[in-house]
Amino acid sequence: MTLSNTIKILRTVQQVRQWRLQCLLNRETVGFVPTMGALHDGHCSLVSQSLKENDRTVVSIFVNPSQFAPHEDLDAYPRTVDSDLSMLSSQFKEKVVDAVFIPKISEMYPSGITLELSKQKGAFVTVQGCSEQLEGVTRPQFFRGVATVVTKLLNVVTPDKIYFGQKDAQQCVVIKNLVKDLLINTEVRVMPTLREKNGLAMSSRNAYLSPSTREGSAIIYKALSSGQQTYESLSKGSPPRVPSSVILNNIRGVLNEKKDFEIEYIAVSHPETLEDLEYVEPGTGAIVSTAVKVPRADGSGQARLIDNIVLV
Ligand SMILES: Nc1ncnc2c1ncn2[C@@H]1O[C@H](COP(=O)(O)OP(=O)(O)OP(=O)(O)O)[C@@H](O)[C@H]1O
Ligand SMILES: CC(C)(CO)[C@@H](O)C(=O)[O-]
Ligand code: BAL
Repeated sequence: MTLSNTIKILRTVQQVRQWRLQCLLNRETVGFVPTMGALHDGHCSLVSQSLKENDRTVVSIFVNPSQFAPHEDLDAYPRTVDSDLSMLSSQFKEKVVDAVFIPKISEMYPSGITLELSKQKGAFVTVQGCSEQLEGVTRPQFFRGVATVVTKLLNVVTPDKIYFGQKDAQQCVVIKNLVKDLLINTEVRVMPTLREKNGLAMSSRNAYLSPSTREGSAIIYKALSSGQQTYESLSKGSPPRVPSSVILNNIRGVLNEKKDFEIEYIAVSHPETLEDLEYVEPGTGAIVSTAVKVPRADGSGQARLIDNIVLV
């Protein structure tokens, strides 16, 4: 099926394989942007980059159940396929997206799926060390679910390049390690985080927020930026290494201004292994990431926002 006579809508693994084979026969390179839909300008920046760097671009829209714990927002996660498709068919000027893969759960998990981690059947991929860290602590199924679905998608699409956003920095590290360790023949491209005017990282989950919480959530990037400034000034000293505790306290101090926000974690991690760092020094640098829970507009609890900055 095609949309506006341009974008091919692919629903099955077999359809993607046929499309991919045709690209190969035409000697066309393929860029791939995996998403969970509810597209915004952040996603579009990945698509633009893929359009620039490849002959063909395919986007997937799949809300992957295995990366959500039973108590998380799988059911509430925004699903806006129609507007996603019109965005993909109208947004780009010089070149258009060639195909969108929108599989059903049964297509991606042919042996079925159980959300409870301990009961999961079928093949699941884990990435060494990651499950004990950061997002893996508070969302123990997250790294495993992402690693599994991205491996499946890579097996289906076999892209020359695959695109991710720096906003999900830990996910990017997991996927880079996965591609390296499983000897997958693709290039992982990580694109900068697109932000609202106030600095808030664009995210599909921002749809859960009231206008005033959206405004207030700008404090997350403000806090991370303050940590970055602290690092930049202290790392000019001798020795140039900066205790992570100083950076963390600085960020925590700014975030604490918002009494109705709950800090889930702030971490200073090694940029390649995600291990906790006691000190940060120029050269190795660090990823400083945070997850903050903020009130949802509908009063049904909290939305979880993540963001990060990279220290060099
Ligand atoms: N603000 C952004 N800038 C750049 N890339 C982004 C941004 N937001 C998301 N992405 C990237 O888009 C891809 C698909 O992400 P996803 O569909 O989960 O959207 P999301 O906005 O991150 O949603 P969520 O609310 O789940 O965090 C991921 O690689 C993600 O890092
Ligand atoms: C990479 C991904 C599409 C896997 O479901 C998801 O985690 C996301 O959108 O960041
Ligand atoms: N973009 C991250 C997907 C998730 O939070 O599950």
